[in-house]
Amino acid sequence: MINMTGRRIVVALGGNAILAKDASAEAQQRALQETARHLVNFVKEGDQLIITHGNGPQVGNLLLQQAAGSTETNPPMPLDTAVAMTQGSIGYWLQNALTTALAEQGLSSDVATLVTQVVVSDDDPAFTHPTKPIGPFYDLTAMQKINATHPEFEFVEDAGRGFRRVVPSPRPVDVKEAGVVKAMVNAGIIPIACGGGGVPVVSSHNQLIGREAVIDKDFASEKLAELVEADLLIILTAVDHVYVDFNQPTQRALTKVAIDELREYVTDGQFAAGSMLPKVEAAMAFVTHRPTGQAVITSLENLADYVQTGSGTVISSQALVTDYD
Ligand SMILES: Nc1ncnc2c1ncn2[C@@H]1O[C@H](COP(=O)(O)OP(=O)(O)O)[C@@H](O)[C@H]1O
Ligand SMILES: NC(=O)OP(=O)(O)O
Repeated sequence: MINMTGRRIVVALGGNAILAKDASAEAQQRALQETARHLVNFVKEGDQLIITHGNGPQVGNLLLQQAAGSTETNPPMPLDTAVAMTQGSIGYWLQNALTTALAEQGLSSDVATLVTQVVVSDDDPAFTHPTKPIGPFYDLTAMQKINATHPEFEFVEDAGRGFRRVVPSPRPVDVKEAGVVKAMVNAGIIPIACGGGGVPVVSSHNQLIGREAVIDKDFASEKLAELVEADLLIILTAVDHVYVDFNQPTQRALTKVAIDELREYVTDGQFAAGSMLPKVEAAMAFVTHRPTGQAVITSLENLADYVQTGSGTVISSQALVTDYD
C-alpha cells in the first residue's frame, strides 16, 4: 500500500470518466457517479483532492445545439462562453456525484465547482493552427455537408474513428483562480476547477477578455498542479499505462519512468499528438517544475491498483527505478 496520506493531488478526468457513447445528461451523471466512487478513496486516505476535467465532446455538442436553436434575438454564445457553460454543467454533475459518493463512505466534505479562467497569449501559434477535436465524429459525407454550410470550420481525421471539428488550443500561461483553488483546499473543500481546460482569456488593460478556443485539460491541469504546489498529478484516461510501440506486437507498458527516458520516446514519435502526447508532455512539465512530485497516467479502472501497488505509468524527474511490464 502506497502511503499517500495528506498529499495534495490534482486528478484530471479524461473523456471516458464522463461520457462513453450516450451523451444524455442521465448517462453522463451515471458515469460521473462511478468516477466519484473511485475518487473518494483518496479522501478516505486523508489526501487533499483537486479535480479537473475535459469537455471536448460536451462543448462541441453544445455549439451544435446553440447553432441549431439560434435566432436573431437569441444568438449562439461564443466558444469561451460555451466552455464556461460546460464547466457549470459538468461541475454540477460531478459536485453532486462526489457528495453522494462521500456520503456512501460515511465521509463528508464540501465540494464546489469554480468557474476558472486560464490566461493564454494572443501570440500563441495555436490561434492560426486549430488542433483540438471537439464534438461528435462524422463520416466523410457528413463532414463535407457541414463544411459546405460552414466553410470556416476545420476538420481532422481522428485516429481512424472519423472526422471531427478542430478549434484552436493555446497553451495555458496562468490560472487566474489558482489562489482561490489553494484557499479552498486549505479550508478542506474539494474544488472542481479548470473544467474543459479553463475558459481561455487574455489579459489586457486590467481586463480579462475571452478567446474562442479550447485549452487542453492536461496542460491546464499541469499548470494548476504547479501553481497550487501539488505533490501528485494524476491523469486518468482510457488506458492503464502509457505504452511504447502502442498497438503493435512489440507493445510494452511503461511503469516507472524518468523524464529523460520519456523525452527520448517523445522524440521517437511514440505518443500520438492530440491524445497521449499532451498527457506525457504535461506529466514531464509537472515533474520538471515540482522535482519532488510525481505524475501518474492510468485508467479509472486501475486507480485502486495504483493506490494499492503503484500500478500505472509513474513519471518522476529522475530515474528511481525504470522497468517494463
Ligand atoms: N503510446 C500510447 N500509449 C497509450 N495510449 C496511447 C498511446 N498513443 C495513443 N494512445 C491513445 O491515447 C488515448 C488517450 O487519449 P484521449 O482519448 O485523447 O484522452 P482523454 O482520456 O483525455 O479523452 C488512449 O486511450 C489511447 O487510445
Ligand atoms: N478541454 C479538453 O482537453 O477536453 P477533452 O479532454 O475532453 O478533449
